[in-house]
Amino acid sequence: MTTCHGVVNLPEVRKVAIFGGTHGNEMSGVTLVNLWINNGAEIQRSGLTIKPFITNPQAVEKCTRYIDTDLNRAFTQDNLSVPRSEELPYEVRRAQEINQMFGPKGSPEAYDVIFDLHNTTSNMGCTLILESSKDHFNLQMVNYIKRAVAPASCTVLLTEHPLLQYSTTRSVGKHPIGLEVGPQPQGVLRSNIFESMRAIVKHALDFIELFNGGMEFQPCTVDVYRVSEKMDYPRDTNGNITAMVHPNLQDCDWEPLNRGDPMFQTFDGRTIEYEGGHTVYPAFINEAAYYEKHQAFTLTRRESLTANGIKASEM
Ligand SMILES: CC(=O)N[C@@H](CC(=O)O)C(=O)O
Ligand SMILES: [Zn+2]
Repeated sequence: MTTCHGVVNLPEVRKVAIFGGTHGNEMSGVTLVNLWINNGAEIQRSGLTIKPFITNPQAVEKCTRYIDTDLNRAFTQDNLSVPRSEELPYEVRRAQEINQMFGPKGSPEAYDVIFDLHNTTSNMGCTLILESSKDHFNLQMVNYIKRAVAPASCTVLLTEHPLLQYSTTRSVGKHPIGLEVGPQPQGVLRSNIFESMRAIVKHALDFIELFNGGMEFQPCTVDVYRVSEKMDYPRDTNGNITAMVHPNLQDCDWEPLNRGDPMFQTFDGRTIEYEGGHTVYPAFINEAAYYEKHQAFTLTRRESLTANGIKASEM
């Protein structure tokens, strides 16, 4: 329902989850969530149930990304509906459990908001990951967070794409939101990365509390970077990598890449240039977890999205 000045009434948020350890070697989320499981005072907000939860405990135990398969790709309808069996990969069984606890995905009983905490080895700083350009609640939330952290920056990555979108752990919730902070090596805790992540979760929960308290959020625009393409490393016929990310591109996540700019450097010192026609903004540059996914970086395009004004409905 839109009122005369473009403000949409949305249901109050009641159930919020904070996921850590979807990848067991991304230590900021694992550590924060374990901290909050032991003492939740910091994440309590009036009138809200907030559940901190370790999504892949076996991978956390082994400090590895996953046991059998990537949990953050496992929430497909096929996986969620296949009959339960001990033969299934661990993460598929775990996805079914998580779907029961926090979903079911797409149902009215699902959690309202799910934050999923990740780290990247790339120099991406703080990145909020959205899955839909039409989720006005999430757009308002990221707008609030961006303003709250300014002048520090917080970039928004939009993964909505007909072919490249994947079935995330957080997607069992109605408003899924990923938080990706880097650079941080796998298995390592860095205090600056840990504290940035903690601050963003705090702002996000503040937003939800204000929303539930009846605050009206005015229509706004949000600059986002929409995934457009995956770029693999150059490889030989055996599938072995023949070049590295070029030094001019390394650590330059979110900076414009234009036709003719260096992309890769071969082992014999030759430069491979970007040949695309549009200005793109690379992210996840040289992410450690993506070598096995045949991905050197993600290309994105800049876009400005418009969010409706929102207000919690009095029901
Ligand atoms: C480095 C890393 O794990 N990134 C996440 C991004 C996301 O949560 O959408 C992933 O590939 O699942
Ligand atoms: Zn991750």
